[in-house]
Amino acid sequence: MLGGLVTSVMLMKSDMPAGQAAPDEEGTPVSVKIRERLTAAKKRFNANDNIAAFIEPGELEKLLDEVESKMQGVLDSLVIDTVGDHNTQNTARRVAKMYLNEVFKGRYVPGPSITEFPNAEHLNELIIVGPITVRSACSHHFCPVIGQLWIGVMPNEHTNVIGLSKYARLAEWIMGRPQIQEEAVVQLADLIQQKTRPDGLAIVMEASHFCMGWRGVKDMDSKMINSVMRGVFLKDPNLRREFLSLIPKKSSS
Ligand SMILES: Nc1nc2c(ncn2[C@@H]2O[C@H](COP(=O)(O)OP(=O)(O)OP(=O)(O)O)[C@@H](O)[C@H]2O)c(=O)[nH]1
Repeated sequence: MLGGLVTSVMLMKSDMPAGQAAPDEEGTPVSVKIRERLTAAKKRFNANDNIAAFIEPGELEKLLDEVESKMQGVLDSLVIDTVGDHNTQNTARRVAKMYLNEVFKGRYVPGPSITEFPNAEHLNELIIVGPITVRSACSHHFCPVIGQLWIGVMPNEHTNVIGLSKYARLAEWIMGRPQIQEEAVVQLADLIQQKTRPDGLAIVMEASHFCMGWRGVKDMDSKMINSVMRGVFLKDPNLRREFLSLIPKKSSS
């Protein structure tokens, strides 16, 4: 199966039929090589997994060429004249760049570097960060998911203190993948927990799903709100209430 693919793509890029993967010098599409590494390491590569560790230097550029070429095939199959129509001449390249370098970047690049400071003053008061703007896309239709989230951290003396901006950077990295909201908040909670090791962690996310507004059921107003409560936020209803009461009223903003 693979052999057939390899021999059929030994062409110059300009000679390639639309929609065919851009091969490397040995004729193997770079996505195939990356997938083989992931499979050999028994690593999952779901839409919302980060695969940066399996991409070698220079391969992201090759992946861009490959996605462009496949995207051109999609445009051809949609019967869009990308030669005569001046608006779509570079659309395949633009979409490839948008996926790999922008909206799904959180799959392909390593996580942001986070400076951790010791909790020298033994702070143990509630910290709330938010609203952090969420930009993602649903795994089902690749339609935008736009919203906000709030993070509550109850530190203890062993908790590492991280810079305020880093919560937004971590959120951007997690949300920059095709996601479903329920899994996105759990991934973010796991990451913040691992970075800060707090006594408690709370996340509330509210988002509009364009797959419900732009298409499908065409409901423009409904939003999804979900939360993750861990540690003391789970055990202490007063703390949970305090956190929820300090979050500005959602949806009205
Ligand atoms: N649970 C959950 N569902 C989501 C999320 N984002 C989108 N969805 C839903 O995923 C579902 C995909 O359903 P399918 O029935 O496979 O797709 P479809 O036939 O296009 O469905 P419709 O959207 O109802 O037209 C839809 O109901 C979406 O509203 C999310 O973050 N969480």
